[in-house]
Amino acid sequence: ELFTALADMEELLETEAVLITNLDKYVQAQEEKLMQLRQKVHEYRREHTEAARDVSAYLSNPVNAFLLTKRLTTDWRYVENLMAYEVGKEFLENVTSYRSVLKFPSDEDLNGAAVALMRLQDTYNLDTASLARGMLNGVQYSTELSAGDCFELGRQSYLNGDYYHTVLWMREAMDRLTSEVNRTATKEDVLEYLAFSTFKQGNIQTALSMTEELLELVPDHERAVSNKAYYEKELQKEAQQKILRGDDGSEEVPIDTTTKIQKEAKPHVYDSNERKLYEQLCRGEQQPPIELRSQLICRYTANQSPFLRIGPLKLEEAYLRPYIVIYHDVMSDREIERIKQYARPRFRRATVQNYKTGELEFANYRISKSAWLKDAEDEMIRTISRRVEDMTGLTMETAEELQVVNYGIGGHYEPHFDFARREERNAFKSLGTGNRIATVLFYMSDVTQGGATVFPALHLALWPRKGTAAFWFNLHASGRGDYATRHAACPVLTGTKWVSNKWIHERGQEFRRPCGLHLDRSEEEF
Ligand SMILES: O=C(O)CCC(=O)C(=O)O
Ligand SMILES: [Fe+2]
Repeated sequence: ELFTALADMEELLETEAVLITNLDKYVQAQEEKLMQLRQKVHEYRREHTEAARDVSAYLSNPVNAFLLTKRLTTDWRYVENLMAYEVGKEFLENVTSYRSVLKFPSDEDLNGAAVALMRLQDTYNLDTASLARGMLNGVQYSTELSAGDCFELGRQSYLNGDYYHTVLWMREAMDRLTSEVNRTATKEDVLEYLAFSTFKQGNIQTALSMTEELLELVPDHERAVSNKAYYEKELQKEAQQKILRGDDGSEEVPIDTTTKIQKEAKPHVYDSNERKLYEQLCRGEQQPPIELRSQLICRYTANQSPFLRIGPLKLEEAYLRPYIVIYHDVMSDREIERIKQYARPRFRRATVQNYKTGELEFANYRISKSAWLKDAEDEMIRTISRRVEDMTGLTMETAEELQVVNYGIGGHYEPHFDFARREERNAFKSLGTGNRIATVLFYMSDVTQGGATVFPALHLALWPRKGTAAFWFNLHASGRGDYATRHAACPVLTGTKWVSNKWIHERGQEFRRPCGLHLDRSEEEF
């Protein structure tokens, strides 16, 4: 699960540095050996040429006779030994021992990193060819990908049963192959995946022609031979069904792979309208209507806290109903560094609660690493809690510990509510603290590209800025969940994203945020 946080990925670079040094030493040892052998070739050849010029004259000299004999006995033994000697063995052994001491990514990490890339591709509308060229929004984003790299991305998608991305990346691999001098993949391998995934996408005709192309390259390719027969049979079946249905075939439109693929685009895990809004918000293409934005203000606030009277906080309104605000400069760089330091060694992949079983589990819709920090651990953590109390006017007696989160490549958290809904109520039952009444979300880093917190229902995106914090109530005054607070963390496109959550609970807030006597108008809508 290294791919889930950038903090862990840094260690992989250290691993790589060690491997490179070791490989370099191994190559040097090999070169040394080859150089010695080459030297011997020269020596032998020189003497041999000399002898060949006049064999009898050469051998009539007793010194030469002795030298020839010596060359083929003791000298040759040395050469033989040198040839047989496996140099650099220790470096080879190092490689094995590194496995247990250094951090290595697993196959799951490779898969996770590939999936993350696809997620970025989908969310930010990145086209495959540009991404493969290492371009993003017209600027160089990364190294160019080889056909082999694209092939691997396709293969990983294939392993996940994601034929949509398999086709995209295998096609790209094919395109890249044509211009590669030192080929990093074979046309046969690419065609095999491409044909099968195209078939899985429902396009049998194209799958068949791709398979035929493959058979031209490798006529006795076993799987291709049987697939071809299978596709032909399927096509025949289709044609027969058409006749039975009375289609005369004249309306038959050749199926274009691209349109087919478009239609089968990514599986919809939730409401497609929300998904669309979510992605648009992530790309910065949506914002609340001007009528709302024109009402928003910035102000200093002391929140009736005597302490804040001396140093009021800078508050920026982001939305009115529900009321969502941003506090500026509420966490210093020093505090941020300290919190990161505490969190790093304790990072675990973030989990979500299965509301049926109550179990905590991993989910692809939440990819990050997180750690919990207790007030009791450090004066600084306590200070942060007190600051949250001042910012919100709510008691921290029943709040959760500070949750520190780091998102890696493509790290994200899809739309969710922070509060527990009726069916999830047992989530907090044992605590006796009630539901999560409010959220304070501290941004502990800037994010170069991507990583916004978005509220699809509100058309609102909050862009991370180091040292700021967002605050909103998850519950109406009645205690019912405010469904308009549904929000998400967009995938990180470039850079890294650090946040920390302080979830505040209902108990203890009775006099600080009294229950409403009536339902809000907006509550009735849900
Ligand atoms: O990281 C973000 O922007 C939001 C995180 C979030 O919503 C959560 O952890 O519940
Ligand atoms: Fe959240």
